[in-house]
Amino acid sequence: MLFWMKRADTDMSDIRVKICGLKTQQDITAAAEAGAAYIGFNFFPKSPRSVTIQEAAVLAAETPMGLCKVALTVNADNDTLDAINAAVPLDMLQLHGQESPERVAEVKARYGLPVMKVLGVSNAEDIQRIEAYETVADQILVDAKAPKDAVLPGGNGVVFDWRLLAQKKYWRTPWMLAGGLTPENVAEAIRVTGARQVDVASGAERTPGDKDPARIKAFCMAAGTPRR
Ligand SMILES: O=C(O)c1ccccc1N[C@@H]1O[C@H](COP(=O)(O)O)[C@@H](O)[C@H]1O
Repeated sequence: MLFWMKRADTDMSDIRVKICGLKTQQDITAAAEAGAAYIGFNFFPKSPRSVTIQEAAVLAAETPMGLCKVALTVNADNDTLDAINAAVPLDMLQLHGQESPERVAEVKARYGLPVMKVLGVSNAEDIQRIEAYETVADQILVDAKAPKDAVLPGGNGVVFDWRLLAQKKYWRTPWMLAGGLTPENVAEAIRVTGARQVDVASGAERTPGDKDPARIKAFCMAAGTPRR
């Protein structure tokens, strides 16, 4: 069995960044120039970052080679996923709802794409819940749990106690850290958690849904992304 161990001496020279909720060609150019490894298209209609399938198809077609194009969905049914996959050339599916391990396996088999399962964390039991997904998902995205009254299950700019991740010594699958990350706190988040991959949505914006190229660049620099 292969385990991903935490590294105490986190080397920030090869951190991989995901910029999530991109809506324009300018956003994609900014992410590519800043050295992001992943970009996320958000298909959750209630989000200020959401794009239609047609918009995402155009954006994906114009995305530079080498950037991993991720589709973010929330408890999407097969019809919705079929429509997205038929129109948008994707590299990965991000499941940001209450999808069970069985549903993760089903989605992975149906589309033949790597699946990143998101798990919300606010306490120690949430960390233990991750294990059930490690053998079915290709990646785990650890996000802050949404506040009770939140409209969105993610993208709320909420930070969780990064020290909770200290109890998880071994990972069976690659993982990424999210939840309220910003250019100002991402270096500390990496130091505390040992994350090798980080994801940002609201922290790289001027206002909800309006990405700021300067903040995208500052985030990637602070995370230690290799320059392109
Ligand atoms: O960004 C959204 O609007 C969103 C909506 C529904 C589900 C997930 C969403 N975003 C994801 O949540 C993380 C954390 O966001 P933030 O950085 O705290 O704003 C983000 O990276 C997206 O993957």
